[in-house]
Amino acid sequence: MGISGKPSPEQLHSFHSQGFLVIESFSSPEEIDDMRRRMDQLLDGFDCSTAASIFSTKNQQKLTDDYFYESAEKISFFFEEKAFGEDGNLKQAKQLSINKVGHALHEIDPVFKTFSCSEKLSSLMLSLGYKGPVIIQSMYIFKQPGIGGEVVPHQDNSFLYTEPPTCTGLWLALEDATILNGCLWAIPGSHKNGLVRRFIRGDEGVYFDQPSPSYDDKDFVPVEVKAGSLVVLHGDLIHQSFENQSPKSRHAYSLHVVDTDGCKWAQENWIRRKVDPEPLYES
Ligand SMILES: O=C(O)CCC(=O)C(=O)O
Ligand SMILES: [Fe+2]
Repeated sequence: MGISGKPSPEQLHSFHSQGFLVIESFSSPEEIDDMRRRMDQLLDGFDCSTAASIFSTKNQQKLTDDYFYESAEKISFFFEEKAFGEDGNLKQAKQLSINKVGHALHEIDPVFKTFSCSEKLSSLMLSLGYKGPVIIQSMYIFKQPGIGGEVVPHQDNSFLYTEPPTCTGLWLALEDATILNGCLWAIPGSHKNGLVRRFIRGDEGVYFDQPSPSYDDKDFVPVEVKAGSLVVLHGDLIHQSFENQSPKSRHAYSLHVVDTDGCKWAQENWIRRKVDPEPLYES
């Protein structure tokens, strides 16, 4: 893997057969440090009390729904479910309570934008056959020590649907991800079986149009990677991660890309942009 971001024919072949690909050393230690330090600053500037009140159980669903919808074009903070005590207060510092920050870091924040719009990332999307790729969302995921919540088995195309489906996940490890601290797990080849359900934004909130199929734990393989590795995930790949019960965090920066050429963004998706995102390139 050179600086160009262009995968080898063997890597592309593996991606198409497995539904995911690990590109080692995609990011330099300096690039990772820049993003981690920037997130520290964003957290310092985050006023926890306002957001915490939105998520306290006494509040109405509508507030949390709106906070979520509006995050599509903002830098918003979401808490770990287990961050709060019985009294509704945070059990630990805000730095150890946030589940993720999203969903427009790539657009608004200069440091995250530099990585997200880098040549190597565009070059990767070009190799995957994208004609007018847009980053439709970004997430800084913390997987906090002890309380980092599980992410149940899913396909990214369920959440970011285009007709036909075109989503690819780009998951950059900002720390080593291991079985102990809650790495990704995937079912190799599962992207070949199609999309099983969609996540719909309705008048009363969001919902899935079908129940989840049940999956067999033994079909999943762990995707343990070093910091700096990029995991490329096919939009139909079944993947998940378990709760982080270890004392080590597992930070990651995750981007989701869809095409704008030859496909249509679905109106029922949770993201309804006021301003259309700019494609990384058009070809
Ligand atoms: O980081 C995780 O645990 C899950 C992330 C994920 O599902 C994604 O980025 O598509
Ligand atoms: Fe995902």
